[in-house]
Amino acid sequence: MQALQSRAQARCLSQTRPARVSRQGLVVQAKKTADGPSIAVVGVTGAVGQEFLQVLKERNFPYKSIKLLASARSAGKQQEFEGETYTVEELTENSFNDVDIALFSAGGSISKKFGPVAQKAGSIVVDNSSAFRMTEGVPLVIPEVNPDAMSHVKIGGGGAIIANPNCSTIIALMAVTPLHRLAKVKRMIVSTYQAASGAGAAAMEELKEQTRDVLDGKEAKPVIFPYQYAFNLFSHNSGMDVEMGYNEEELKMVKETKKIWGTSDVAITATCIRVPVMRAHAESINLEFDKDISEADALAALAAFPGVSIIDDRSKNRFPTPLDATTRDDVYVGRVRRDISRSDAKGLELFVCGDQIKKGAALNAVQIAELLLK
Ligand SMILES: NC(=O)C1=CN([C@@H]2O[C@H](COP(=O)(O)OP(=O)(O)OC[C@H]3O[C@@H](n4cnc5c(N)ncnc54)[C@H](OP(=O)(O)O)[C@@H]3O)[C@@H](O)[C@H]2O)C=CC1
Ligand SMILES: N[C@@H](CC(=O)OP(=O)(O)O)C(=O)O
Repeated sequence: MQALQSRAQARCLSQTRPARVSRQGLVVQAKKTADGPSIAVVGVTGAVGQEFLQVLKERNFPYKSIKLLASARSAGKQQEFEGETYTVEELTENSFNDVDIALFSAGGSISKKFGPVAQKAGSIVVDNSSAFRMTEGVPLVIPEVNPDAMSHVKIGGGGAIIANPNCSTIIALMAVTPLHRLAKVKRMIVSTYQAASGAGAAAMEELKEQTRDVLDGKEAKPVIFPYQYAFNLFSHNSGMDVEMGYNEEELKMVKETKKIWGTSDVAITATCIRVPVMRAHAESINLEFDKDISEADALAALAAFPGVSIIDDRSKNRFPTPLDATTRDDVYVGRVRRDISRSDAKGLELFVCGDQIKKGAALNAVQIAELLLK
């Protein structure tokens, strides 16, 4: 009975947290102000770059000026932001003079080439790619989880690179960290169901086109992925370590979690799968703790954690779905239950959904930029 009451309380707590999502009509303007930092968005024409602009608006992010950068293909395109029309510029070595914060999302090779250029010019790079995540000295940050990792980086204190973790890692750790603070996680087994957006704007288009084609009785034409995507699913498309049998996405989850938590004393394995969903990832997570943990305590810790909402109604079989998370800031957690394969109370199962482009990428990066303003 006590557990049931706590489940209800936990749900209630999460529902009363104020929303800050503008698509629902709350905050709609960033703040252009002479006191703000000058910012640049690298890869602005991409799925994540466009979301950066949306999130900057939604969060009322203060800025003095904004520079929009992409490849030569996009140079000259017009982009509206906050009622002003900007011209997209080609990214070059000279793009970062007078830029305080550079938000990068143009892929790892562009980050590797231009991240150090921006850093040398004095910019603080918040990098969405995997280029520098495991580099020693580069903070890898989820603001709700390990903000202290970047406390030495300050605007005006010289250039720096801060890495945004992998989207699947961010979404998992938003749910697992509050539990890890209750009882240490000894082992984590993750299975992901990853959306098209993780492979970029072109993959999202491929999912739409193939769905239309298949419904029209035509053959699906795979371009981005090697398999038919509509009405199908397959192992994650990142590179495979043939020797180990793990793909890069799975290995990122393992390595990045250890760096973010600052421990190697946790056993992690993952299976990452691409599913025909547009933009929110789902993850099934099995956890083993170093001591007993009750469902009620787990739910209360999750409900109290900023950026987490609970959808967990067993009687209605109502749990998080990717569509619940789509375009939302929060990571949604449900199916919080004892692992019945164990005879003790040291195991829990969870199901988690988070918007891949939002908390998995642009929102987390803008939250990192917000920490720089404090
Ligand atoms: N942290 C995370 O979890 C996530 C990170 N990412 C990272 O963000 C990157 C972008 O993802 P996404 O937006 O989905 O990809 P898209 O394919 O939708 O967009 C790619 C962007 O990069 C730009 N670009 C490509 N080549 C160059 C170049 N030579 N010079 C300058 N700009 C270039 C493109 O510009 P143009 O239109 O001109 O070609 C476009 O703006 C990913 O490769 C990944 O590294 C993505 C998702 C999640
Ligand atoms: N994790 C993304 C791909 C991605 O962009 O990953 P990373 O930021 O680690 O390169 C996906 O869903 O496929």
